[in-house]
Amino acid sequence: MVEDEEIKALKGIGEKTCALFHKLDVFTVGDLISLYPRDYDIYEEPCPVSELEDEGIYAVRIRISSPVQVKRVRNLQIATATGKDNSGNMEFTWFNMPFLKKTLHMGAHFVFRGKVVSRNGRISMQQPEIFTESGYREMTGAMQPVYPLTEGLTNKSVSKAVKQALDSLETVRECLPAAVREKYGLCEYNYAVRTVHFPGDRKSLDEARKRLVFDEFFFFVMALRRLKDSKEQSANSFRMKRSEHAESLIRNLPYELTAAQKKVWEEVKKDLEGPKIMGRLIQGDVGSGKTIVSVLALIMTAENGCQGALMVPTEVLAAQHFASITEILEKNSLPYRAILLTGSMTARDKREACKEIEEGRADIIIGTHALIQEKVKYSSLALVVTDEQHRFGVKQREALANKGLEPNVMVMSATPIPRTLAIIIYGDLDISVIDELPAERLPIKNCAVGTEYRPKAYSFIENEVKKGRQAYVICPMVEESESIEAENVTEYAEMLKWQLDGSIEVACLHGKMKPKEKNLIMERFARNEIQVLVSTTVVEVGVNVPNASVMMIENAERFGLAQLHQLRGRVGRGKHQSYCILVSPSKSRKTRERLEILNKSNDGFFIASEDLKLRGPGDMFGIRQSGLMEFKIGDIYTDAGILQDASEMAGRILEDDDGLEKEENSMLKTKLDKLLSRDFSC
Ligand SMILES: Nc1ncnc2c1ncn2[C@@H]1O[C@H](COP(=O)(O)OP(=O)(O)OP(=O)(O)O)[C@@H](O)[C@H]1O
Repeated sequence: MVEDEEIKALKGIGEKTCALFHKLDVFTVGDLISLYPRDYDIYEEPCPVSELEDEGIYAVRIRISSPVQVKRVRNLQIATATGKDNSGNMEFTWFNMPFLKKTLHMGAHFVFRGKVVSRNGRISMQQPEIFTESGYREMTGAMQPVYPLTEGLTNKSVSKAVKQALDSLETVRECLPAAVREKYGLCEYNYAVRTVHFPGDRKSLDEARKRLVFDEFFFFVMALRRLKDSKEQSANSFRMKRSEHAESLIRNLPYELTAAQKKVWEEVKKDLEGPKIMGRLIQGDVGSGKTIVSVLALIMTAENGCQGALMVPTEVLAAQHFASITEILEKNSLPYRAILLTGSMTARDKREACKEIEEGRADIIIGTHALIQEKVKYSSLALVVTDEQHRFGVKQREALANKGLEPNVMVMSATPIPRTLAIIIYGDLDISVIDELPAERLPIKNCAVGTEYRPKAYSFIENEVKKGRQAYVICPMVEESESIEAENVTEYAEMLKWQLDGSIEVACLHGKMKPKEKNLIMERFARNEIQVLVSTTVVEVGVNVPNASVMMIENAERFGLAQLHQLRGRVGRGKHQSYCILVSPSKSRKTRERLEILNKSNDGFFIASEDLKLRGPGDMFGIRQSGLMEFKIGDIYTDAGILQDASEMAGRILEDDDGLEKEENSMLKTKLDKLLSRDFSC
């Protein structure tokens, strides 16, 4: 079997399972083996009861100290037992396993393994796995892979499929030259892939992971260099003139641009007027005011008789930008036409929009991926503004190039990374940084609290609404099930309606809703017809309702710090004092420490670096950063050292053999070409 074969070729993978794997972007056997575990379940040595921490997964060696009791509650049979070791007592519960009464005898020794709950001095475990002492001894040290899943696909079935794929796969030829492997202490590729799925111990896992992270970064950097090289020759065929309308808009804004915004705008203008095509990243913390810079560029483009497109990741954002840009154009009597183009529009509306684009009647086009679909023909596309998630869509750039288009590109990012890393990660782009927030902003006030604080939080929200403000409540994500997530949000909203004053309009927003419904809710929230929005992380990126002043996040411990920072960035976007309430039932020290970082600071940079200190280099078991800068296995923060090495190596190889023509680089070339022919994205 070879890597390109479809997963259908594996035994036991029929149409249905195949479709589930497709949801995880797994189409070929090669994709399957690069579906790396997101964690490992480690069967560690049993821990004394007195040292157990809330919410941790532990094994305990226990002597049963009371006979198993079985109670019936509705259609559930609940078996409970108590046990102890030299350091303390604890309780155990199992559901629908009444037969345990016959096996867990008083005085007998067992090892139980599961998640610990510690409440008011009582320690318990629900549904722990049960082992005999010798049985557990055999398991100790084993690391079971935990895979990213989707509804309907179990960890066991993924693990089985991966095992089968690894067993039947032909050995892949090593693509890194031996000298490179030696210099950076990298193990062999086939060994690394096998080990990362089924590691013998932590040491070999670290070794395997290092190799795969290196590969991922290395090819990423190589691909970037290619992009950069191909662009460097490109002349700017749309050299623009100064824009009177952009300048008059700046004068008429209800606020003054910050010094940082002015500086970045100067840089963008210079690019658009210059001889080379623009490729520029605009980096700035949440709420720093990146959007207005892109709007100025779009207006400059329009004034120069060309079209500009703003491509965003969600329909909600597209609708929001469309509304605000239309308002700016109208208020300032600017003679340009903005239109919206998204996947969920009716065929008729889409057709009409495409016609306007083709005939050059639309100057500013705002939308989602639909913007670069084949059917859309631009009359003079000179600028594309996009976000970092889409920037490496080589296919997307190709799609544009195939239409004979080579526009200026502006990429917006709120990911805080140090300059040395940014230069590597955004290797194909010039970088501008908006490094200050508008002066009128008051720092957000934060608190990290337990669930018992909820009633106080609700009355706080009520008070804010009375003052005319609005609030977001974010419900926890349910990784594998959008439907459960939707249910949670709906139930929470119902409960809140009950808790809050009847005059307050509460609504919910989740991923299962149709784009039209979502847009409607967001529009009503923006107009303050809805005061409290209960939502999943749909609102995470870019949503802008400056009147909102409270962000309450349930189960905050389940989110990455960068993601929490993004979510919190939805408030504090205007002149009102804003608040962020992080709610978590967890008493674990680690969780508290993490949330405390957010509590202390509103600075994305500081948060990312503190998070790193807490996790430590190479700590892949921590919660990863948000989905913004996500690689399959590498983490730009914790693996920064490997990223530097991979970048240095890529530079050296290309310096010596820029076309990768040499024999020792032939495997590299093949792999790189293959990656580039697919939609290579991070
Ligand atoms: N110089 C400024 N002074 C006051 N308010 C500003 C200034 N620049 C932008 N704003 C306002 O700040 C809010 C946030 O700006 P914007 O939406 O551009 O943030 P952003 O950088 O795109 O953030 P995010 O990454 O969170 O999307 C908007 O309501 C915008 O009108």
